Amino acid sequence: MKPLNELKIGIASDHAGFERKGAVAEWLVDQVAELHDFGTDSTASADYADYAHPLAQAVENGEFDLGIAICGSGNGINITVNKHQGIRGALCWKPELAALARQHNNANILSLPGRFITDEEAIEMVQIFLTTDFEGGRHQTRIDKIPC
Ligand SMILES: O=C(CO)[C@H](O)[C@H](O)[C@H](O)COP(=O)(O)O
Repeated sequence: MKPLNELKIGIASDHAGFERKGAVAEWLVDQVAELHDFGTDSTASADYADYAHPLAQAVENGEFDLGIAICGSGNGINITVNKHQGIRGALCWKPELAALARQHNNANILSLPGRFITDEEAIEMVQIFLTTDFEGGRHQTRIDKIPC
C-alpha cells in the first residue's frame, strides 16, 4: 500500500450518505494526493447505483487506488460496487472491521452506512482502511477462489 499522502481516492454516495461523505471528504482532502467525488452533490433523493458504478469502474481500471462508498445502510452501494469483477467492497460499521477488510480481504472499496454512524466513526474507519496493509498468504489463496 502506498503512503496515505500518495493515494488517489474516489468517493461516492447517494442522498442518504451525502452529509457523511462531506465530513469524510473535508478531512480526507488534505491527507491524500487526489480525492475525486463521483457524486451525488446534494441531499435530494438519488439512486446509489448512478454513483457507485462510476466509482467502481474507476477503481477497477486503476484510475484510483481505493474507494469510499456511502449510502443509508451501506448495503445498496456495497452490493452495486461488488458487481464489478475487480472490486472487493466491504461494508464496515466499526474500526476493527475496516482493518480486517484490508488485512484479510484486500478490499478496495470501503462501504459505510451513513445513517448509522457518526462523522467521527466514519473518519476513523476511513483512516484505518487507507493505512492498513493486506496480509496476503492464506488470504490471497481465498481471494483467488472468489471469481466465478
Ligand atoms: O441505504 C440505502 C440502500 O441500501 C440507500 O441509502 C437508500 O437511500 C435507502 O434505501 C433509503 O432510501 P430513502 O429513499 O431515503 O428512503
